[in-house]
Amino acid sequence: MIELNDVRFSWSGGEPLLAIASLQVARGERVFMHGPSGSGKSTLLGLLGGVLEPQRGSVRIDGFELSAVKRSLRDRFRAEHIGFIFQMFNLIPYLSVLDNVALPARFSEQRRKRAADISGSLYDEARRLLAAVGLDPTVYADRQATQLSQGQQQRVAAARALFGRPQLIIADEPTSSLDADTRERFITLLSSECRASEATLIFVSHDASLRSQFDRQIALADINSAARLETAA
Ligand SMILES: Nc1ncnc2c1ncn2[C@@H]1O[C@H](COP(=O)(O)OP(=O)(O)OP(=O)(O)O)[C@@H](O)[C@H]1O
Repeated sequence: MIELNDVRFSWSGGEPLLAIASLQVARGERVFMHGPSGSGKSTLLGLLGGVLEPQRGSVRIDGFELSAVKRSLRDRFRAEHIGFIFQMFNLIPYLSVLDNVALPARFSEQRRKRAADISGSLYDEARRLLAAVGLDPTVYADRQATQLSQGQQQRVAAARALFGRPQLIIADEPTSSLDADTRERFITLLSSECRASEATLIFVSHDASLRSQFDRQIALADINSAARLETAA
């Protein structure tokens, strides 16, 4: 599902941040990725999601060469195939909670169809996902996203990422604002949704207690030789 070859990335004018000779993640695999703050985890997720472009190398998602196409095509590909839970949630403040969850339907025909197939209608699927992340739709569906607490907004962002069952879910610290109980339910939901659609999950977190719930752990330092080059220099 994910194949990186000889990828190099640095922020403009800076030292190389990422140098990844090879990374492969299978379809349906659930990966826990960790590393110290500032080591480049979010940057790597940006490359996987086509938000960022490497200066060198190849980023291939489900056979599609993301790194070889222009930004508009990468954006289109992301909308169709990737559910992204950003660290800062990125909810649309003037839309209701329900419209935020169903937002992928506006940009992706495939996700719109799949969501309707699962629950009968787009809003029924958005309500199902809200309930699944522990937000009662009869209470929260019509509220504005910004009227929710940080933890509640994080769960809305997760429901949106799962909407229409994309093939790849990328989650950047998705449990940082959740209490222990909600965190457990959240991981269970992510796993069951991924299994239902054979989706691949890349989950970045500092919370080591979650590691055992994933198929594989990756320490960024083990795949990133830029960090070793910098230490050696
Ligand atoms: N938009 C940007 N422009 C320039 N430099 C950036 C930008 N975003 C991140 N960086 C730099 O890239 C490095 C890695 O940042 P990144 O956010 O990828 O790390 P991280 O491992 O996800 O950290 P954390 O665990 O704290 O979220 C940092 O030195 C950061 O300052």
